[in-house]
Amino acid sequence: MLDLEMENVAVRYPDLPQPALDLPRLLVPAGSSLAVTGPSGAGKSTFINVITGLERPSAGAVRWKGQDIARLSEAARDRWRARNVGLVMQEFHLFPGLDAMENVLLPARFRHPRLPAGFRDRAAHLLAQVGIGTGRRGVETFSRGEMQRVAIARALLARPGVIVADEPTASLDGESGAAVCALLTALAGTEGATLIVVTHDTALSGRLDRRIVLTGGRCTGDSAMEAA
Ligand SMILES: Nc1ncnc2c1ncn2[C@@H]1O[C@H](COP(=O)(O)OP(=O)(O)OP(=O)(O)O)[C@@H](O)[C@H]1O
Repeated sequence: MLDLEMENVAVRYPDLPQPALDLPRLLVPAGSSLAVTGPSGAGKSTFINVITGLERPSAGAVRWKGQDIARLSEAARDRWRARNVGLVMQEFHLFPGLDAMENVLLPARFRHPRLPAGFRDRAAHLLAQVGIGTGRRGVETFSRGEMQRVAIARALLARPGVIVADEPTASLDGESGAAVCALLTALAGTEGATLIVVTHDTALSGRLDRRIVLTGGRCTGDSAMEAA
């Protein structure tokens, strides 16, 4: 389980008069869930890039369980991300021609020349939890909702302490989107992972513990403050 503490985080770009992200303080307790919303250009992708170590902020600290990933080199951030973050994106990035099981195992195969014992069982367990069979059918024949469920199982394989999802229901119809919402929150709960989701989907954000709104890089709304 990982808690997040952001302190005086700013991301500035040379051509941008104001910071793309400007967060004096944000605490996300381990095992809790946070929805991030806001209009286009508000800084949501920048926020995801910074908390997953894809991008280093211009200033400030991004501490996960006390470790400031903003101080790590790019290679160290990549290693940290591979160990700790399960990423679920709007596009599923599945490998056509491979079945669901092989897609779930693929990132682990890149990391481990020989697949560690237990990975196959864990993949089968996760696929069962997301309601996908372990047949040989290539994922390119799956519906979009099924593809996203495979992507969720893949994100969870390495038991990440945090699941970060970027618009995970954006390209799904209402019913598939609702199923994916339910799965993400249920699995984060059973796995004890912190869940951070960028979403415009009010059905999804409504299921999470807390909602913040970004506008012009700043936090302009926070359900935790409204409740206090
Ligand atoms: N590499 C960059 N160089 C200059 N400006 C950038 C760069 N990346 C992002 N920005 C700017 O930073 C601001 C925040 O961008 P960001 O992509 O985080 O917004 P967003 O909320 O994810 O938007 P959307 O919902 O449209 O994806 C925008 O004004 C964007 O143009």
